[in-house]
Amino acid sequence: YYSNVTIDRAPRQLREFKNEHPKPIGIITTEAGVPVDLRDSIILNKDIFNSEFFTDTLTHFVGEPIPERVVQGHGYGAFGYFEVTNDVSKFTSADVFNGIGKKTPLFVRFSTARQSINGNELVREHKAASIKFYTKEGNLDLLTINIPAYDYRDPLDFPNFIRAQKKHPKTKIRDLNMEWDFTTLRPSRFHAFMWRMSDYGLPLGFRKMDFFPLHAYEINNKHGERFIAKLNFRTELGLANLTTNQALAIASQEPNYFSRDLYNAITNKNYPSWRFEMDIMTLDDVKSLDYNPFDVTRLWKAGTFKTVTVGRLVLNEIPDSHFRSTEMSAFNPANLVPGIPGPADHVFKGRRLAYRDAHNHRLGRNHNKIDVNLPRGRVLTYTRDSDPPVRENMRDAPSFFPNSFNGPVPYIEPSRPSQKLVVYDNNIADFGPAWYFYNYILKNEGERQRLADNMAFTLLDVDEEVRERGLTMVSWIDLDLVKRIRERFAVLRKAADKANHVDVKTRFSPLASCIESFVEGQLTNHYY
Ligand code: HEM
Repeated sequence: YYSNVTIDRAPRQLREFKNEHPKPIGIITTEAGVPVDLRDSIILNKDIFNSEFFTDTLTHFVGEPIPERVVQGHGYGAFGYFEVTNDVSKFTSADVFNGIGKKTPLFVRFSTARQSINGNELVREHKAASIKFYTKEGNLDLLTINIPAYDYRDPLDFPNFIRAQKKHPKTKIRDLNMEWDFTTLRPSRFHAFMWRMSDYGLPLGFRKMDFFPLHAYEINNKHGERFIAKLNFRTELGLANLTTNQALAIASQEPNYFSRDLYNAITNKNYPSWRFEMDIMTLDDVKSLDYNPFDVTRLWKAGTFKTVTVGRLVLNEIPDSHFRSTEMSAFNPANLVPGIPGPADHVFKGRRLAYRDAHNHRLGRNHNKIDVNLPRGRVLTYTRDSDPPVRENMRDAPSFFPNSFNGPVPYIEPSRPSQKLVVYDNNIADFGPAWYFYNYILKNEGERQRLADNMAFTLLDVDEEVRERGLTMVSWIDLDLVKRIRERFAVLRKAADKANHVDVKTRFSPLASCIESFVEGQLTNHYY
């Protein structure tokens, strides 16, 4: 499965360490730095409380887990850089995207939506890539997912949408009634749901997927002229996907296939890369549109924007400690830089609150002082103290603002637009984008049939009332699609009824029995 990768380097890590260090790297110490005597390293039949090594070892271990991310709990990270290849100064003054040839260091954390830490990467759900650009103007964080449409427009839906997809609170077993019920009560979700149920919803590893920050970002040039931009990262390896059966087969061997694939590619110097482009409109263009470009549940229509390439994102280094970098990374979509005032829709406003709170909870109030989150330039603040790491804690500088003793002062950004965009949202369902996706973005019968098969499978155990409501809504999207789902559902239902419900092998046989030969699906980048 490791296409473009020559050797599986993951199991060689220990041997490589030993080759680099032919002798032990030193004497063990306690956490307080005191050398550990051999007699304190084995404590059978001894006074166990006389060994700080023992106390360190046990108490530290039981406290190792820190709070998990509420979503995207399982992830894998890599360092790399962004290189500007084109002049986009006409559209944004952001330093990171200006100056052909300029390289900016960055960190990316890939993740998968519902999984807890150590979860299965081969499930059909949001795959994500969070990017932290360490720019000269502070950190720019872009949090992206691998499909270009989102599930809802009201930030209040976030916890409900996540709960509907996670496990039932009583049984701790996934119940697709929850997800279908939510979907039919928030039908604007169908569009994103169909992307996910299609071939686009399960990429062939993190390296071969596109990813999108999704929102319409406001950007401005040095003259203060404003534009609206969608930001897209397109894999330079070519988009490729797995079918459900292929994913099932791989997951049974290696549920961390995506991480292993990325690790191997990078350690074998087969650096994955993405082209970064912006779809752009002017504020005047927006006035003449027949759709809402700020609506995160839909795509922009072809012909209403122009696309410019900005540069390339390349990943070339695996962190020396997964926990230190990937687990402790904190991405906040509100981390924006001059020249990118950012999105104005309500989902984004909700996110401004949620991530800050999540990071305070998970990593403490000084999360931006943790190595992987630390901006590369000077940080001069009036915040002090709290959880470690506090680093220099601003030493003896004045701790109140304003002051007349030369503490840090604000500056005036001349290009900053004087007005703020106001965006109105509502929850009305528009099935147009879902219809377009089915008929025009999916390119052939195979793609349409696999979408129908995957949707039918999710309906297998769904309560009749919810199922019929869902299928009625699908019939409003496309009659051919609902016909295919009903046909496939009947076959699956019959097979499932015939099998004993508690017999796992036969219960899942309708899908699992026909593992296809491994052929990479080839998808097309889509423009709507
Ligand atoms: C109202 C909408 C949303 C809310 C309230 C929300 C909230 C959250 C929270 C609380 C986390 C965990 C953060 C942490 O513990 O570090 C998270 C993670 C994440 N979210 Fe969202 N989210 C929303 C929408 C979105 C959207 C639209 C996208 C993609 C465009 C997205 C992408 C991500 C990603 C990639 C992560 C993982 C971050 C990481 O790698 O550490 N979220 N979200």
